[in-house]
This record gives sequence, structure tokens and C-alpha cells, in this order.
Amino acid sequence: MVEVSVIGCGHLGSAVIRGLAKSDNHTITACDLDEDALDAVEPHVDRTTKEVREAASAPVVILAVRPQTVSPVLNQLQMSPEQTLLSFAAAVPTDFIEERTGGTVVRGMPNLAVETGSTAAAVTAEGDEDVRNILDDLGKYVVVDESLMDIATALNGSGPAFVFYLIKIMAAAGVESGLAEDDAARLAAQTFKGAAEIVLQSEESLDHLIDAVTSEGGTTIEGMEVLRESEVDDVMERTIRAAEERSIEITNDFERD
Ligand SMILES: NC(=O)C1=CN([C@@H]2O[C@H](COP(=O)(O)OP(=O)(O)OC[C@H]3O[C@@H](n4cnc5c(N)ncnc54)[C@H](OP(=O)(O)O)[C@@H]3O)[C@@H](O)[C@H]2O)C=CC1
Ligand SMILES: O=C(O)[C@@H]1CCC=N1
Repeated sequence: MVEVSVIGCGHLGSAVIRGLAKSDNHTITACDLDEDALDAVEPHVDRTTKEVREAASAPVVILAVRPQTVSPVLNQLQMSPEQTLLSFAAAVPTDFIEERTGGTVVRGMPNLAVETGSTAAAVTAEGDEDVRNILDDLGKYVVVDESLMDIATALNGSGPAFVFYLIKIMAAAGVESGLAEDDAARLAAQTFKGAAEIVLQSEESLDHLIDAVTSEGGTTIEGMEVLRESEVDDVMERTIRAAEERSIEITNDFERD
């Protein structure tokens, strides 16, 4: 069992808690100022607290508060170098955190799929065995240089929102043609999941996989023609860039502090 504290039990923190609870490998302390947030995660944790200092003793402390709340939380968090502070706060540089904690800092950017143990995460270091176990239980991760955390934040951190939007558009087209909403939503979501699984498991290129779906004289070729002639490449590029630029902007604010 790895003892872990999660500070901030909002959207991400509560999803981390539910994901870790499913793996059954962790003793979890949940910390938040908000009583409702603690009540919501209470069935999945061993202990809840409103006091940051009570969450500070675990070997791994996960920081899942909003960027602007990081500094006040760190002011109350007494940690030592053998403990790891695993920060999931977007755009908060490692240096900024290291200057304010005695703990060993690992910066990470997961996404909401921590909930199902299928997150895509970028981390600046693998950390010790406890940290690696936690990351493994939450999904898959890659180790990247800190300079790449802004693009990771846009791609895999914000990414689920962009994918949810695409699922919504595809499902809506199905409903427009007569599918029941539930059926359309399931077909669209399962199609994303299945396609993603093929990409992860196949050694073929994405162009090869597109070809494999595109039967001669069939349906896909018509759809692909519309897609290729559209502005979707530019739109998705701009979507990712906008999120990346915002991450850089927030990072710069921290570096000025
Ligand atoms: N949402 C996501 O998909 C992802 C989020 N992140 C990062 O995770 C962090 C949290 O994001 P998200 O979960 O969306 O935000 P939320 O606002 O949903 O959650 C933050 C939680 O922290 C609580 N909080 C505020 N101050 C303290 C404090 N002093 N001590 C303990 N808890 C406190 C908040 O309470 P209250 O609301 O009362 O202030 C809230 O419950 C951010 O830094 C974000 O960049 C990273 C990857 C993905
Ligand atoms: O929107 C945000 O700022 C956070 C970071 C990545 C996902 N959510």
C-alpha cells in the first residue's frame, strides 16, 4: 500500500482519488477546504481533512489545486526531501514549487482519465517507486523536459475537452439522421475508444490505418474528401496552440514572481 494525500478534491483531484481507489493499492487522505468536495470523495478515501498540514505526512502528496492556489497551499505544507510532492497544477514551474517546499518535486500533467486508470500524463521525472506506482495506476505516462510541459498541457491535459467536443459533433450528426441520443453517444464514444486502441496497439502509420478503413468506391472515401478539403487541420492546430499559449502565459507570470 502506498500512502498518498491529495490536496484539492475538485474535478481533477476527485478523479485522481477515484482512480487510485479503484486500484486498491493506496491509503488515501483527501484534503480540501470545501466540505461538499470532501463529502463527495469520502467513500473512496481513508481520511478527509480541511487542514493541509494533516495531509503533509504522506510519502507522496499530490497537488491538485488551481495554479493561483499553489503558493498559499505550499506555505502550509511542511515536507522533507524523502517525500515527493507530485504537482499536477498546470503551468506552475518546478522551480517555483521547489523554492517553497522541502519535498522532492515531480511536476506532472495528467488528464481527467485518471478516473478510469487510462490517463495520458507527461511528467518531468519518474520519481521514486511510490510515485511510479501511482502513475502506473492512473494510466500511461511519458517523461519530458520541463520546456515541453506547455504543449503537453494543451495536448493531453486539455485534450479530453477537445475530444469530448468532437464526440458531441459526431453523435449529433447521428441523431440528426435518426439515431436515438443514447445510441449515437455510445457509438461515437466507442468509436473514439476503439480507434485510439488500434493506434496504441498497431505499428502501422495513421495514414495506413485511414487507408484500412477506406474501401474502394465506398463510404469513407467520401467523408475523408470533405475532411481533407476542410479547415479542420488548421482549426485543430489553432485549438492546441491557444491552450499552449495560455499555459506559457501562466508560466511566465509564475517566473516573474
Ligand atoms: N480539470 C482537469 O481536467 C485538469 C486539471 N489540472 C490541474 O489541476 C488543478 C485543479 O484543477 P481542477 O480540478 O479543474 O480545479 P477545481 O477548481 O475543480 O478544484 C480545485 C479544488 O481545490 C480546492 N482548494 C482551493 N484552495 C484549497 C486549499 N487551500 N486547500 C485545499 N484545497 C483547496 C478548491 O476548493 P474551492 O472550489 O472551494 O476553492 C477545489 O475543490 C489545476 O491546477 C489544473 O491546472 C491538470 C490536468 C487536468
Ligand atoms: O484548463 C485547465 O487549465 C486545466 C489544465 C489542463 C486541463 N485543465
